[in-house]
Order: sequence, then C-alpha cells, then structure tokens
Amino acid sequence: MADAILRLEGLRKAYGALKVTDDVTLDVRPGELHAIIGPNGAGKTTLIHQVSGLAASDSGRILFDSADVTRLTMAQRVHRGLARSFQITSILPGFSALENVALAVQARSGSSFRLFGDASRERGLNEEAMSYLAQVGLGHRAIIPSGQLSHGEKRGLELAIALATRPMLLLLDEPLAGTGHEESERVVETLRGLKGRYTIVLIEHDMNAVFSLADRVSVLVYGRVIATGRPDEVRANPEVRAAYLGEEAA
Ligand SMILES: Nc1ncnc2c1ncn2[C@@H]1O[C@H](COP(=O)(O)OP(=O)(O)OP(=O)(O)O)[C@@H](O)[C@H]1O
Repeated sequence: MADAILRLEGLRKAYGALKVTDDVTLDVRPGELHAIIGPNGAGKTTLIHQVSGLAASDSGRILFDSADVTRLTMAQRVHRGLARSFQITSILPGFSALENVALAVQARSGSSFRLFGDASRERGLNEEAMSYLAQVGLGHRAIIPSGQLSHGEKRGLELAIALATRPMLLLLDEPLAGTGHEESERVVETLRGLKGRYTIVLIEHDMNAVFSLADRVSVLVYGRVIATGRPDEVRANPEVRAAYLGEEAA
C-alpha cells in the first residue's frame, strides 16, 4: 500500500450468473490520473459503484488511504475523501449553480440546514462554493438556475459539487458523455486543471481524452484487468489491441 492511495484487491461482483467484475486488483498512486477503459459492458461502471460504495462487493477488499473501506457506506467513504461525481440527477435544477455547490459545502461542514443563517457564515459558504465553480470554469455562470445550464456545464457543476466534499480522490464516470465537441474540449481542459491536484480515477470512452490526460491506464475486459501501464505502453500492448483498441489506437 506504500505507494497507493487506493488499492483494489481481488474485487468481484456478479449479477446472477454474470461475473461483472472478476478478481480486479489495481493500485492507484497519489496524484495520478488513472483511466480505466474497456469495451461496453466490461464492468467499468460496476467497478466504480463498488469503489464508491453504491454496490456491495461479493468478495475482495478496497483499501483507501491505508484503511479498509470495503464495508463502509458511501457517505462514510465520502467523509474519508473518496468522492464520486454523480450523474446530473444530483443537481437541484431550481437552484443556482452557486446554491447547488454551497449546499454541498454546507453538507460537508456538517451544519444543519437553516433558512436564516448568519450572514458571515453564508458569505464563507458562498466564497468556498465560488472557488469550486471557478476551478471547473463556471465562475461566470454562478447565478444561473442550474436547470438552464448546458449539458457540459451540468457535468462541470457535478464536478464542483464533488470538489465541495474536499476529496483526496475523485471517481469520474464518463465526464464527457453526451457533450458536444466544443464542450468536451472544455471538460478536458477542466480535468487537465484538476490533474495533479487531486488523484483521479477516470472512466471514459473518448480515447483522445484518455490518452492525452492519463498518467496510467488500466484496461478492463470481461471484468478482468488485462493491462495496466503508461498510455504508450497500453497502446502498444498486443493483447489490448486485440481485445479492445483495434485500429482506433493505431
Ligand atoms: N444492476 C445490474 N443488474 C444486472 N446486470 C447488471 C447490473 N448492472 C450492470 N449489469 C450488467 O453488467 C455488465 C457490465 O455493466 P457495466 O455498466 O458495469 O459496464 P461498463 O463497462 O460500464 O459498460 P459501458 O461502457 O457500456 O458503460 C453489463 O452486462 C450489464 O448489463
């Protein structure tokens, strides 16, 4: 565990007879951006569910920051610094972008919800929330009701909400999904800005984004990790090319 902030040991999850993750062992090093790629149905999202605590594992262990978190709830994992960027469903559309993030800051800082908080406290919440919006390039959209944000901006807002938990590690499940070309470039730039400041585990289908951002890549096929390495090593791995990348990576 010495050089890993997150270690997965022999993780398994089956739905009925279908082995979705099958003996997954993986190290994520502090500060790295570690991408997990694989064909549709390989088990990537299920693995993220297991790591975040949304799905219980059938067997195996999850070690995070030197502690065994395998049996902790999702909230307990978030509290320890293991944050997941949730899908857009976690955004309250009637609230502004700033209010959404401020609520997450408030939830983290543990204060109970009060309709009339004292003004200085509210200012503190808002300042911190603004800093997360700025980090995802949404500072100028703070007062817009979040329901009116574009799809890509909503993905950015999810990220800001995750940052509000002050994570050590961010789990990102397809942050580019559903974004157009211009928007996806913006999200890639945001991720580049976060890279190095947070440890990031990224699931993404966009290979250009993965290979330009990742420090290391793991390839999941039929629930098993068939390769882990630097992007150039993974790209050149014959087993990976045969199983997944094909001509796309040539
Ligand atoms: N709750 C569930 N119940 C039954 N089967 C499930 C469940 N969740 C996932 N599966 C199945 O597990 C397999 C892996 O799904 P998963 O979504 O983890 O793959 P993925 O690699 O993220 O795929 P994609 O790249 O298409 O998002 C699929 O065959 C899926 O149908």
